[in-house]
This record gives sequence, C-alpha cells and structure tokens, in this order.
Amino acid sequence: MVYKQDNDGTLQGYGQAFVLSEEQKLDWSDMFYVMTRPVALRNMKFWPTSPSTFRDNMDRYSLELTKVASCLWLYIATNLGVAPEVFAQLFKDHPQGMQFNYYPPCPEADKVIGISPHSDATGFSILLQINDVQGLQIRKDGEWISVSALPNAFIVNLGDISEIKFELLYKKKKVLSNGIYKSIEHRVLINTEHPRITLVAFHGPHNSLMLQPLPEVVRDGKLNYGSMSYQEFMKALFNKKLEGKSVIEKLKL
Ligand SMILES: O=C(O)CCC(=O)C(=O)O
Ligand SMILES: [Fe+2]
Repeated sequence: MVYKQDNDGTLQGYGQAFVLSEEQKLDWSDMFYVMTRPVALRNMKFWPTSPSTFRDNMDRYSLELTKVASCLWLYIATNLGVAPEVFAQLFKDHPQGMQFNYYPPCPEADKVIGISPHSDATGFSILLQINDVQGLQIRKDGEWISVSALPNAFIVNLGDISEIKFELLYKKKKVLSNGIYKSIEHRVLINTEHPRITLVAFHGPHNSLMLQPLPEVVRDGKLNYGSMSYQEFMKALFNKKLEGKSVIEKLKL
C-alpha cells in the first residue's frame, strides 16, 4: 500500500500504532497519521494526492487549527497567571500532527476496543468527530464516562506535556495543589452497526524541549518529575503498547 507506515519511528502513514508482536490483540481501528507542522517537517510521501483536494485542505485546516491552539495556550497561560511568552517558548514552531481514526463497526463490540486506554503525549489534542457516531470515554475518579461530541464542536484533551509543565507552574504560583490540568486518560468503544470517524490534531512542544521543571519553579521546591527530552519521551511511548498513563507515570520521582 502506497501510504503505509515505514517504521521510520514517527508513526506517519497508514496503519496501526503501537504494534509490537504478532500475538498482541490489536485495537479495532485503522489510522492515518501525518506531521503537519512545522511545514519543514512534513514528509510529503505520506500525503495522498487523491482526492486532489486533500493536500490543500489539510494545509489550510492545519493552519487554522494552529490559530485555535494559540488562543487556547493564551487562555491557559492567563488562567495560570503565567506570562504568555513562557508558553510561546515551549510550543514555538507549533509542532502539530494530524491523525484520522476509522473505527469499523463490530457485531461483537463488547469484545473489542477502538483505542486502548491512554493519555496523549502532547500539550493538547483538538479532536473533531467527523460523523455522529459516539464512542469516546474519559476516565474520571476511576470511572469511564462517555463523552458526547456536540455537532461542529471540538473536543480538547489535555496531554502529558501539559501535566508536567502546568503542575510545576502551579506549584510555583502556590495557587492550587496537584490535580489541575492533568492529562486525561481516554479510550474509544466500538459501535455494533456504524463506523466512527475522527480527526485528531496533536499540538506538542518543539522536539528539542527538555521535559523537566522550568528552572525558576524548582529553586526551593521539590522535583516531582525527572527529565527527558520530548524526543526520548516519544520514543519510549512508541516502543510499548498503549497502557493508560504509564509513560508519564515513569517520569514521576
Ligand atoms: O477517536 C477518538 O475519539 C479518540 C482518538 C484518540 O484518542 C487518539 O487518536 O489519540
Ligand atoms: Fe488519544
């Protein structure tokens, strides 16, 4: 298949994420993922030329979503009482990847899972449910709660990078304790009759960012997380099967 993943370590192309062995029970979904920003990091061999509008539409949609993402960062920074420039620095170049998820129906839907429980390894994800088939669930206080997507509205899921950074920023400010801006664990259930289709835009930090407390927030405080570059973090993630929030849990000291 022309656009299939080619094990370049980026998961770009068509296939399934996190497949490590022949025995593994696979998620009941197909995915297609491409890096969209910064533009220099695009690998056009994964970008379909058919339909002929695809590339142009992706380019325009991705640009519009970076504007949405910028607004969200600004609101979050303001909410935390942190200078917007601090966030602008963490997320400069607007690294963004887009993933199409296709979940075929399954007559025995309770025996499969669309996407195993996980938290996204990004700053946040902006999710668009393309058709009206629901299936997303989030874990809150140990319970799975179904999320109903509103027509023409985005769902924003906070990712692991936000958890590390925001938690420490909050500590510095001594505004609130842990528990605010946690990345959200989520999964997808399968419908017995109808396919579900979603498009998720992941907004992460720039690749060279060291995931560690900002220097100014740990002067006299306790370190809650070890450090790792974002690239290493992603490598650790791609080398295992999706399993809740286990990668970020490993970073906790
Ligand atoms: O399709 C969905 O609703 C969620 C997809 C998702 O969690 C992901 O792609 O990381
Ligand atoms: Fe996700």
